This record gives sequence, C-alpha cells and structure tokens, in this order.
Amino acid sequence: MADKEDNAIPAEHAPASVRIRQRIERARKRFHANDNIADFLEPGDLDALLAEVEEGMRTVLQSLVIDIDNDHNTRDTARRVAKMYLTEVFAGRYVAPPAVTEFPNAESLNELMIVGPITVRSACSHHFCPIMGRLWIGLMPNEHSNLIGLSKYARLAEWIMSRPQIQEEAIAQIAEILMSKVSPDGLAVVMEADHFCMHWRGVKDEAVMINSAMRGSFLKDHTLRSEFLALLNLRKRD
Ligand SMILES: Nc1nc2c(ncn2[C@@H]2O[C@H](COP(=O)(O)OP(=O)(O)OP(=O)(O)O)[C@@H](O)[C@H]2O)c(=O)[nH]1
Repeated sequence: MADKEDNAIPAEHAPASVRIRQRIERARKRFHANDNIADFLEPGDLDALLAEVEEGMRTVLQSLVIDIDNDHNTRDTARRVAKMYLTEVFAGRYVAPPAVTEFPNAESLNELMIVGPITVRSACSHHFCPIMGRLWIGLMPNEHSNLIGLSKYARLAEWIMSRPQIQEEAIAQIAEILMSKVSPDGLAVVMEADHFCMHWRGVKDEAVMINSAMRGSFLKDHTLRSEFLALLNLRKRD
C-alpha cells in the first residue's frame, strides 16, 4: 500500500488556504472565523486566496443553477464576492492591527471619558448576514494608562468587526484589545446592533441586541457604571 506521504500534495502546489492552514496548525494557533491570521500570511498569499475563493464562489453560483456564463449581472459576481470578503468586509482576519500611537498620561488624568457612538459593521458567523450597529467606549484612565488618538477607537473596532462575528465575542475582543493598548483603570464597552439574519430572513423580527463588557473599576464602582450608562444615547424605542 502506498505510503500516505506519497499521495500528499507537495507544499508548493497546495492551495494557498491549505498552506496557510498548515502554518497556523504548526504554530498551534486558532483560526476561527473571528480570529486574525495576518501573522501566517506570506507575500502573494492574499492574491492566491482571492483566486481560490473566486473559484469556490463560482462553484456555489453554479450549484445555485445560475447561468454565470450568459447572465451579464452575475458573470463577475464570484470575483466581486471574493474581493469583498478578503479585502473589505472580512479584511480584519487578514491584515495586521492598525498602528496606534500610545501617549503617556502625563497629566495623570483620571476622569471618565466616553467615545461614541462609533458605527460598527460586521456579519454573523452563522449566516454571513450583515450586523450593523453602534458602539460606545467608556474609559477611566489612571497614571499608568496610555492615551490613544480618538480615531484609533474606531479603527480598532473596525479591525475586530470586519470578521465573521457573534456580538458577544466581538465585544469581548474589543475590550481585550483596548485593555492591552490603553491599560485603563476601568473600561466599559456597550454595543447595540441590528442582525440582518433576524430582520431579512428567519424570524423576520426587528429586535436589536444590546450587550456590554465591563472591566476594572466599571465592575467594582456602581456609581461610575451608572454615570457611564446614563450618558449613553441608546436608541429611543417607539
Ligand atoms: N448569540 C448570538 N446569536 C446570533 C448572533 N447573530 C446571529 N445569531 C443567531 O444565530 C442563530 C443561528 O441559529 P440556527 O438554529 O443554527 O440557524 P437557523 O435554523 O437558520 O436559525 P433561525 O435564524 O432561527 O432561522 C440564530 O438564532 C441567529 O439569530 C449573535 O451575534 N449572537
């Protein structure tokens, strides 16, 4: 019987996704839908993935019995979808985190600061349907904290959200990266989002999901937490 190794595709001929997956597995890292895998990409990999996803999407469209050879509207859809996934809506899986300059808290500021609402866009891991929402970030710095530019909150959130997500994990990832960049005394994150897997299909309900992640002094200090929540302008319901 032929040795299993004999049938293995030589690494250089394996599809890009297989080569990348092997690197990740060798490093014993995770590659769930909402994980960033930029560290495992080599030059040229993204273009190779684009061609591979396009080919896969072409097969999906053919399986949906769409005449992609003669339908002028869907002729380039496979390429468009591949590009949209890899370079736009799921780019946060494939690119390194945005550069964030951290400034020392030279004046030892220790007053509540709130940023928001930041618009967030994602897609649910379950159906790949859009998630559109708003995010508020509350920070209580201390003398050891870093201060980061205001725009960086939106850039970091976008990096996390442009992956297939579920809202509960997305907010935890946002809290984790902010804790590591800012080292605040306390951090509060609130997200309110529409899930189109509920609006457009399935149960067809307009309900929104609101969730929060509290860290440090926001967990211990009820007054601080109440002050933060009172200052948010959450959607007014009819
Ligand atoms: N907890 C959580 N659920 C989500 C999120 N986004 C989408 N969902 C839900 O994921 C679930 C997937 O459910 P399944 O039962 O596996 O799939 P389904 O049969 O298509 O479900 P229906 O949507 O009820 O038709 C649905 O209830 C979605 O509403 C999210 O961010 N968090």
